[in-house]
Amino acid sequence: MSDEVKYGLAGVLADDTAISKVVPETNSLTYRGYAVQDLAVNGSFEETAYLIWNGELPTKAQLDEFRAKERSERGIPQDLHDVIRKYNKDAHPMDMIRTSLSFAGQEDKDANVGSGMDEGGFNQQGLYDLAVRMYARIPEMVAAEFRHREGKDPIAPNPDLNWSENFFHMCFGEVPAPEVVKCFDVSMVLYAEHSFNASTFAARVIASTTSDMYSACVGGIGALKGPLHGGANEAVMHMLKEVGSPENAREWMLTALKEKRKIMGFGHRVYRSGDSRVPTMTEYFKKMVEVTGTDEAKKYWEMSRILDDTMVEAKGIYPNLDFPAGPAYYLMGFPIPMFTPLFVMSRITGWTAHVIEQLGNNKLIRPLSAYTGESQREFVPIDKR
Ligand SMILES: CC(=O)SCCNC(=O)CCNC(=O)[C@H](O)C(C)(C)COP(=O)(O)OP(=O)(O)OC[C@H]1O[C@@H](n2cnc3c(N)ncnc32)[C@H](O)[C@@H]1OP(=O)(O)O
Ligand SMILES: O=C([O-])CC(=O)C(=O)O
Repeated sequence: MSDEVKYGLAGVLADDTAISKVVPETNSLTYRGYAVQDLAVNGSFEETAYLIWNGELPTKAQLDEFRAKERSERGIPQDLHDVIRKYNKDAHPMDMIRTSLSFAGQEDKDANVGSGMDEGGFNQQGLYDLAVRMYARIPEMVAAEFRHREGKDPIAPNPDLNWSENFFHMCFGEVPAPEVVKCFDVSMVLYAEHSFNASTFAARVIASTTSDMYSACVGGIGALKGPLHGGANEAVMHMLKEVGSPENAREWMLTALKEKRKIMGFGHRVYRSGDSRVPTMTEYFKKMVEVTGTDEAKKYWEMSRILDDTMVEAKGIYPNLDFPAGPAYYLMGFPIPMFTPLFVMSRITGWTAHVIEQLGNNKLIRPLSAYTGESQREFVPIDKR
């Protein structure tokens, strides 16, 4: 260990950004200056996506134009459907979406726009167009992969439906009650962007070599898969299932802490006294419990309250966004391994905005390391070893 190293880059300011601001002291998060809670409750994911890329909220006319642009980009190529049909049904959905986005990149004639492989150099409009294409098509990839795992044919997008409604339609062939769509839409707003988190940083590192936007986002998916990052929303649901009942919850938590287990959905590198997004997502998880109205839903709600209270009381560690989002997705009817791909569908907005920001003022990201290996020594020929 070296005193000079900031392990995990904790506390290191790696670059500046104008996209979002996380203030741990006040548990606040703003996208382009707007409080995320406000955007989630009073706005929509479509408006939020526009804001993240364009820096301003859209007027009615701008939003109409943006929605039309997104809808015109829907429709993944038949080649990609053919590839999805070949996926191993037991593969993790994150491996599927990583592969689909990568495949889409090699098919897309515009994939290198704005990268170092493009003679035109930095091209903000071209990169924005690519970002909107990914935002429009990733939900269709996720839905087609879901239906493939279920042994069902894909459902074509419906241009009469908004982004969130269309996703439900492509997964289940119907759009649920408006309260359910709103809860999903809120989760998409809350997951969209979070400064230099691990997956965004991974995407920026890739972009900093002036590689293409698809490569950066495929790298982002790889980083998001891990349970210390996006994969935690799945792990939370597995935990709730393991806990089993509200009666077990307190004891389960205390035992897990005694055994020094990592409790999924708790803790955060930046927030130390609560994640800005949790109160809003918890409110909408509760709404999902009410809409569902089943004993099972109530059980997950009660368990989650007890686990939250017990963790805060015992360790002073607070839940992060994955804690309420996981069970909310479960109550919407999504299978657990699909939760992190839902996160991808939202975070593609943040990743691509960061790729554009990085390429617009690029400096290769290449830190130093403190060497701890052997000092230099003589090569020994193989017959003398
Ligand atoms: C959308 C998102 O990506 S949010 C993050 C989602 N990830 C999770 O929910 C996974 C569970 N949480 C964690 O693993 C961590 O809290 C992380 C990775 C998110 C943050 O990690 P770090 O900033 O490195 O915190 P660090 O691991 O140093 O934690 C500080 C202390 O709190 C403890 N701690 C932190 N989180 C947890 C947890 N979830 N369960 C138990 N103990 C925890 C650590 O063991 C450590 O204790 P110690 O000082 O006695 O060793
Ligand atoms: O910021 C982080 O480290 C993780 C996180 O909450 C996110 O990416 O949304």
